[in-house]
Formats: sequence, C-alpha cells, structure tokens
Amino acid sequence: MIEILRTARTWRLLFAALAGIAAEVCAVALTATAAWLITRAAEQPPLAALGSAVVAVRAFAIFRGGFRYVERLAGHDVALRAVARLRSRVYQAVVRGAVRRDGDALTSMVADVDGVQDLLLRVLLPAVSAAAVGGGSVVVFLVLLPEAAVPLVAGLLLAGMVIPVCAALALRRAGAKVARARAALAEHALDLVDGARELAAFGATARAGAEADRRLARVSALERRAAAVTTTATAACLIVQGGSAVLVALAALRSGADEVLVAVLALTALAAFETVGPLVEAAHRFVELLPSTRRVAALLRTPAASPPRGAAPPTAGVTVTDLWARYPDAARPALAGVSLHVEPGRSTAVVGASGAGKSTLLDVLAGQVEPAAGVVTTPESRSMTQDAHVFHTTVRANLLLARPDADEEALRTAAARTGLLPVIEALPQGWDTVVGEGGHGLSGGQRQRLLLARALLADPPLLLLDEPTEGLDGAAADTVLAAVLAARTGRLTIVVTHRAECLDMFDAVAVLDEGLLVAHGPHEELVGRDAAYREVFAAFGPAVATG
Ligand SMILES: Nc1ncnc2c1ncn2[C@@H]1O[C@H](COP(=O)(O)OP(=O)(O)OP(=O)(O)O)[C@@H](O)[C@H]1O
Repeated sequence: MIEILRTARTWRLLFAALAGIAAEVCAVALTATAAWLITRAAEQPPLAALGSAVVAVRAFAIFRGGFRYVERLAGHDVALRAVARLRSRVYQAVVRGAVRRDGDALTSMVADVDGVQDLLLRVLLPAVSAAAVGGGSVVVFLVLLPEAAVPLVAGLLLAGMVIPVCAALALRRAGAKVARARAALAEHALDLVDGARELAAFGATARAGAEADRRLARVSALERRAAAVTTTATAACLIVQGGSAVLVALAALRSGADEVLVAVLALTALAAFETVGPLVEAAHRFVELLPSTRRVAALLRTPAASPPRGAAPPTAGVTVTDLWARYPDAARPALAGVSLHVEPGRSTAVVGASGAGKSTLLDVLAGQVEPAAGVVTTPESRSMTQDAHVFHTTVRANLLLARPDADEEALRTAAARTGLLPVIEALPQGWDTVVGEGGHGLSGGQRQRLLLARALLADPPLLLLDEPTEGLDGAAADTVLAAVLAARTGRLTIVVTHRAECLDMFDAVAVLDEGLLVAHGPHEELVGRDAAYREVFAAFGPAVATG
C-alpha cells in the first residue's frame, strides 16, 4: 500500500485531501451557522445581531461548492497521474520480463492498475476527510459542551468504523459466493451451447434448461443478498446518525444548555455524520481492491525478473541435467530425466510428437515452469521466449518494446527478416498503425511475423521459440525460419518445431518422446545412424524419411 501511495506526488495528494476536508468543514459549518441563525432569529433579536451569521451562511455555501470543485479536480489529477506513473512502471516490468506476457496476465494487470485510481479517490480521500471532520467535530463539541461529545464519539465510531468494516466483510463473503455461482452458470451455459445437438438428440434439452434456470435463480438470490447487506448498512448508519443527534440534544438539554446551543449541537452532529456516510462504500471498495493492490505492490517491489537457476556467463551454452517436470494431477511426468547440452552459439530444434514435452522444456529453460528435479544452466538472465502478446499500440511501439533504443534501420532489418516489412507498408498508417486487441486486425501469420521480429530485435543471449512459424504456409515458414536462424548465427537459439523439412537448418536436433530425450545430434548424423529418429519423422516428409 505504501509503495502505491508513493507513486502519487505527496503534495498533490495533500492538496486534494485538504480541499476535501475544507469542503466538508464548510458543509458542517454551514449547517451549524444556519441552525444558530434560525433558532436565534426565533428569539427576534435586532437584525444587526444576525447580519454576520447571514453572511457566514452564504460564504460557507459558496466555499463548500468551490472547495468541492477543487477537491474533485485535484483528486482526479493526483489519481490519474499516479495511474500513469504506475502504467509506465508496469510497462517497464513487462519489458524486463517481470510480468508474464500472456494476454490474461496483462489484462488483469491493467485492471489492477486502474483499481489504484479508485483506491485514492473512493477509499483514501473520503477516509481522510471523514477522520479529519469527525475528529474536528468532536474537538468542537468538547470545547462547547463535553457532555454532548460522548454520544457523538460513540455514533461516529459506530457509523464510521464498526458498520463499514462489518459490511465490507459480509460483502466480501457474499461477493465470493456470487462469483462462484456466476462461474457455475457460465460453465453450464457453455455446456448448453456446445452440447445443444446432443441434448436435443437425447431429449434432455428441457432438463438442462431447467438446471440453467435454477442456477440463474441462485445467482439472482445471492446478488439480492449482497445488495441487502449494503442497504442494511446504509440504513444502520442513518439510524445511528439520527439516534446520535437525538442523544446529543438530550445531553445538551440535561446539562442546561440554552435552546440555541441545543439546536446548533444536534444539527452539527447530523452534518458531521454526512462525512462518514460514504465509508460503507469505501470499506467495501477497499476490500474488493485489496488483492489487486497487493499484486501491484508486489510488482513495484520486483526489481527485475528473477534470473533462472544456475545463470552462467553469456558465452556459456545450455546444460540440463536429469530434468524432471510434472504438472499437478498429470498421469505422467512431462519431462522424465532429460539431460542435454547445447554448445554456445548453436541452434537446436526440439521435435517430437504432440505431448512429448517440448513446450515444457522451453518453459523450464525460460524459468516459467519450476522443474520437479534436475539442474538447469542457461546464459545469464536474458533468455527470452517469443511471447504471444501483441499490444494495443502501434506496430512501431510493439517492436520497440523489445529494444526501446532501436533505430529505424534496426527496426526495418528485423521486420524485413521475418517478412513483416511488406505487411507494415501495406497497413493504412504504416508503422504507426495501431494493432492488437481492438486495433487493426492482423492475420495469424502477420502476427507471428511481428512476434518474431520483436524477438530478433531483442537479440537475447538465449532465444527460445515455440513453433515460431505456426500460421505461415510451408514455403513462407521455411524462408522465415532460415532468415531467423541466419540472423541468430553464433547466438544460442532453441526452437520447438513441427517442420521436419527445416531440420537441416539447425546445428542439432533434440527428439523428445513422452518426456524422454530419445535422440540428440546434427540432423544428417541422426538420419544416418538412428533408426528411431527416421521412424519418428517418417510421417513428417521426405527430408527425414529418405535421409
Ligand atoms: N498446464 C498443464 N497442466 C497439466 N498438464 C500439462 C500442462 N501443460 C502440458 N501438460 C501435459 O504435459 C505433457 C507435455 O506437454 P507439452 O505441452 O510440453 O508437450 P508438447 O510436446 O509441447 O506438445 P504440443 O506439440 O502438442 O504442443 C503433455 O502430456 C501435456 O498434456
């Protein structure tokens, strides 16, 4: 939380908080002065005795509006600046690999960062105003009539702390139930749509529909229950507000205060409660935002992506010794004792049937999957997998993400190598066309070319590519792969591929079968000496089958 608050400029935050407090103080003072004016006027004093109170009422009314406006302006300014600063920190974290670069992770990070806006505007500033104005009112009561301060303090604590905290806890429980019920309903709806034909064939459509109705009714009931918590909490705050004002009036009467003071204290108490009213909503929002706040704070604390285990100098190769990996609930290990050494500066293709463990091996090398056992040594921390996220920004910015200081020539070279350059030149705004979700649509192949160009531009000591030519047709796939490998000459590159036709482009080929490394060596050599290798790839095409 402290880390997040640090992203907001202290003096701007302070200014917004002071403006908010000033607006609330004016509101309370307006009520108090108006109460004094009305009760005093009833005593029919000379008009001059009321003059300054009339002016004060008008002044407080004007200042209240003015300060409220300043508070809104300053509050939004500080919140939007903090969010912009956080976005840039997240962007840097994405560039250095401290954030998983898949779409879901990035989307949730964007929502987390946006939540910080609410944390400042709807939680922190109202809480500060309520604390300051509530505390200030108590001090004024202590000065004017200490006996009347007791019901005020008790009421403020109830309405400003006890009720909001209880409501937030109840809402969190109710919210979790609603989320679970909605997820169950969504799953059932998907089943209904996907299996509509089968349900009709078995005459089960009506039964499945009735089940959907039942789940929908459960969601509605739970939502009503959650809404009832908010309504009850708000009603409880109103009762406490009214009750406290009555008790303040009674305490004032009992201690012999005149009717003007009684009216002023009772109405001031009512006004003071107006500032604590929004705390029910603030506490609820705070509880909602807590997990995302923790994620953002953790991100801010992360100095850089943790280096893979056994980081070695950039000149070293990749060494994997007796590597085991297992996914939870999987029947067999995804990798079962793989040992492999890739010489520095060499390219290696990882091949094998579907489910053989190729992607898992790459994920372990990238440090994205924790192995169950074994030792992994890769060149320093800058190993990189081809990520699959095209950002909603220009083509240029998407590429610059990999190397922010890349010049025009480096951009054009990387784009030309992967065949992206003609695609960019045909786009409506060329390099400045916005792509990604909600932007200009890219075909699967164009997207793949962009991701590869970005990987080439980053030029990490170890580049890991998982089926980099997926989405490209045969000839284009071979051309792009050859260009990528040519650009990476002398740089460690490990590529998972299904294209048997391309295997002779690599310095070596590693064959996985059900988590085991069954062959490893240069393609020509393996074709010559390894019957199993020929067998595994007989189905792929003439390159291997005929040797
Ligand atoms: N997230 C996961 N959770 C559980 N099991 C997984 C997960 N990812 C992969 N597996 C299992 O681990 C094994 C190896 O999967 P992996 O994705 O590494 O294979 P692959 O060789 O890359 O396959 P493909 O060529 O189809 O992409 C498979 O049996 C797969 O079902």
